[in-house]
Amino acid sequence: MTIQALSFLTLPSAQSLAHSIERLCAELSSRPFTANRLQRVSCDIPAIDLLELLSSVAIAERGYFAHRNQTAAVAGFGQALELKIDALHHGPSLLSRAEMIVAGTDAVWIGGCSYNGESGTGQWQDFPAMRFLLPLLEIREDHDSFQLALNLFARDAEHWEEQLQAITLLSRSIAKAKIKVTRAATITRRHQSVDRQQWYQQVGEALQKIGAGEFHKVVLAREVALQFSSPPNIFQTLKRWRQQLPSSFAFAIENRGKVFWGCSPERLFKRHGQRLCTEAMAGTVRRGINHAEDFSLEQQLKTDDKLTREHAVVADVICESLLPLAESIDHSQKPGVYKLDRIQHRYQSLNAVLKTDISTDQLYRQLHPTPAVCGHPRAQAQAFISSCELTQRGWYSGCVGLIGATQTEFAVAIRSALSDRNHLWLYSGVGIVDGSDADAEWLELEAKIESLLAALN
Ligand SMILES: C=C(O[C@@H]1C=C(C(=O)O)C=C[C@H]1O)C(=O)O
Repeated sequence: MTIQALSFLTLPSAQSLAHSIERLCAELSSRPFTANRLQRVSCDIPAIDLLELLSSVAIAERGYFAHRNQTAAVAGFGQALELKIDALHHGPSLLSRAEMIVAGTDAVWIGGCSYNGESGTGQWQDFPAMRFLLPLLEIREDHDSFQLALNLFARDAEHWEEQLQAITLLSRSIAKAKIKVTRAATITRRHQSVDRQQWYQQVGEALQKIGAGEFHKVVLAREVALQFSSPPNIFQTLKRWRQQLPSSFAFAIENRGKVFWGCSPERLFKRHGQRLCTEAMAGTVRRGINHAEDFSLEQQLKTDDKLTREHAVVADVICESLLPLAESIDHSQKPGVYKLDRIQHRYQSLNAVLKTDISTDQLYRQLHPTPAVCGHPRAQAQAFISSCELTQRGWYSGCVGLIGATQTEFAVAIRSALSDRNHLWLYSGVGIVDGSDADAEWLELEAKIESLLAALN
């Protein structure tokens, strides 16, 4: 699909939002300037469609993260402050720094991290190992209430004025925001990083190494590159995709004109003080064409030896990784089934109480990448992935999320795509364990990508 704007409809509440921004901006301007400290003002606003707003206001870097519960989401515009590192080993405490900057406020950072802890090249150029933005303008949806907040974080008086000016420009653009009504068009080119023959070879090699005891599980991914005759409207597509996948996180992170976005069902972790919620999601079957078939596939997910082993590796390794960090771990919840539009996963929620001195950076490094996106043992699986995958993962299978003073939540950045004007790169991966069948895994790769293709159409 390409986006050709046919007509424009007024975005309800945009005018009123612009007035609220002006009012808060005047309040900030009247405050004395303070260097390198967050200044934040907020107020309640009428309901607004966040994804339509993001789609119609393209003058600043945009960010979006919606929780899995469908009741809470955050949209960010512009940047009050950016924190980033080019390689994970260069900046081990970025997450703690981010938490400190927003301490005592309810501001949140929106951003994410790459899969391998390194910066990207090629289409992933400008996507560093880790990057979080404190937006200049933040709109938060929580159940039926909406809140607008402005954040300023300036090095000096001149920078303070620049930030106020940027907010004024945003407010003018929002006042004129219109819903784009678009028409679908065709994909002009499709190229996949791995064809079926190469896939057989990759899976064959992985199974050989599993047989030789080099590793127990490895996750292999594939990229599909699409070209359109004009740039797809990412935020409207994400809105449709989110409707298809109501129990998934939805996210979009803009970075120098490119947008990394997706609808991931999987949580890396949610941390609230010492309380930690994480999960093992692995083992996949398709959805049935009717209730009876769906139920029978669900039973397969619950009992099949290969699928339960594939899941158990993930659950066991997550619990082991948490051992040195946790006062207690609760894995008593029995594995269940997580249903999506085309597939269903084996799923188990895992909760822990962290020791008091554990930083979010420590937690992140201990958990990511889990065997759900990498394999086990981690080092051997990672080495195999980098020697055999014919694509750069970039932020796919990294993480995306929100960092707040008291709560941080990251989704595993799967079911995702990178867009750059009329180019789109889609990613999907599958876990390979003893007993995996290359054809079945190929179909699973396709099913994961088809979900996004359906939203594009
Ligand atoms: C790696 C991906 O998904 C992971 C792999 C799964 C599997 O192989 O069964 C299931 C859920 C995810 O943890 C992906 O969708 O790209």
